[in-house]
Amino acid sequence: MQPNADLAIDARGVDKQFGDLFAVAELDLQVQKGHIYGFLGPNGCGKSTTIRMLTGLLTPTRGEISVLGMAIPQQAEALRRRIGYMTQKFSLYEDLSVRENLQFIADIYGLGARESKRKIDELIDTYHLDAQRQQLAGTLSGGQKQRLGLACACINEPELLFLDEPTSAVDPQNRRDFWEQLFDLSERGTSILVTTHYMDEAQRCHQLAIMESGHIRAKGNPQALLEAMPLHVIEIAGHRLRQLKSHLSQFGEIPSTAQLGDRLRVLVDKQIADPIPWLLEKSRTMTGQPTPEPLSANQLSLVSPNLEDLFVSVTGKGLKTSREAEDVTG
Ligand SMILES: Nc1ncnc2c1ncn2[C@@H]1O[C@H](COP(=O)(O)OP(=O)(O)OP(=O)(O)O)[C@@H](O)[C@H]1O
Repeated sequence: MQPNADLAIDARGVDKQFGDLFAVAELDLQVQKGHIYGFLGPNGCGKSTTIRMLTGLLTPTRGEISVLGMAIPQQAEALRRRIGYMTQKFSLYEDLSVRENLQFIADIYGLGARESKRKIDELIDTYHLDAQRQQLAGTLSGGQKQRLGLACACINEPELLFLDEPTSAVDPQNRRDFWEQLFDLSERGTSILVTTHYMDEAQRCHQLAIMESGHIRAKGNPQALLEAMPLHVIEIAGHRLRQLKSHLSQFGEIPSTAQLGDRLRVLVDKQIADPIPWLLEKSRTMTGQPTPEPLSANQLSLVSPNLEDLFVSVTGKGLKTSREAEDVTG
């Protein structure tokens, strides 16, 4: 494959089979340099397997991968010096202090004494770990462990960072601060591939891919993906929402319903041009004890889709009709 200088990652037609299981199938993924690329998908859909192939830790069954212009896995050894990788689990030494963990990684990368001191001091300052400098890593809070994990992943000033669910154990404020740090890195030219289950994090990414059962089902700019979503989103306010949900779930044009407090969020196929009158009509056939009141127009409102709606629609959770993959670049 001819390397493209604008791309940090270029993967084409990549499969990974474990026995009969296609953990990753026909993966095409292009990540622009300097971008934060979000990788979403349900548990077990193949995200970690993809990252392990892109970093050269796993050999694909077929397909071509170029990362920072290098053929992977053939040039994985050279690539490792130019990337950082933070895994889901805290993979640092719990019985070493913050500074010792950083020193250990600096030694692995062969940084000289002066360079490693400069870099460790800078990272401890950037990731607000000064007060914990001598503290054993195993005794850090979730947020502090995560900042240390990122600091360690950045010790070699990587051009490309792989972050596998980096925020799974931290509170909203720490997640927010963490994302600000990712944008600082991105502004300085670092490309980032990050897996997440949080839709607010997905919203922040320059580009997104949503994976399901080893396949990428949608990819592109978050706003463009939302605009191209083939579903209306209607919120219904009222009572007996569980009964209403059960009634509406029988219609093939409604792939998903979910309750949010006193509202029911209903996804309706865009083949239905005018979803509010259509839902009103469907509500008239609702049965039960006591007999439910039909809905009235003032209970229904058409609202903007969010990434959770998109996720539900493309990963097939509750989806009754098959949908083709979307590829919306923007
Ligand atoms: N070494 C392996 N041998 C056999 N099967 C594997 C191996 N590694 C992964 N798998 C399987 O491949 C599939 C994808 O796993 P993977 O860890 O990539 O999912 P994931 O999207 O990262 O999930 P999660 O969000 O839960 O971390 C799963 O069914 C998993 O059991």
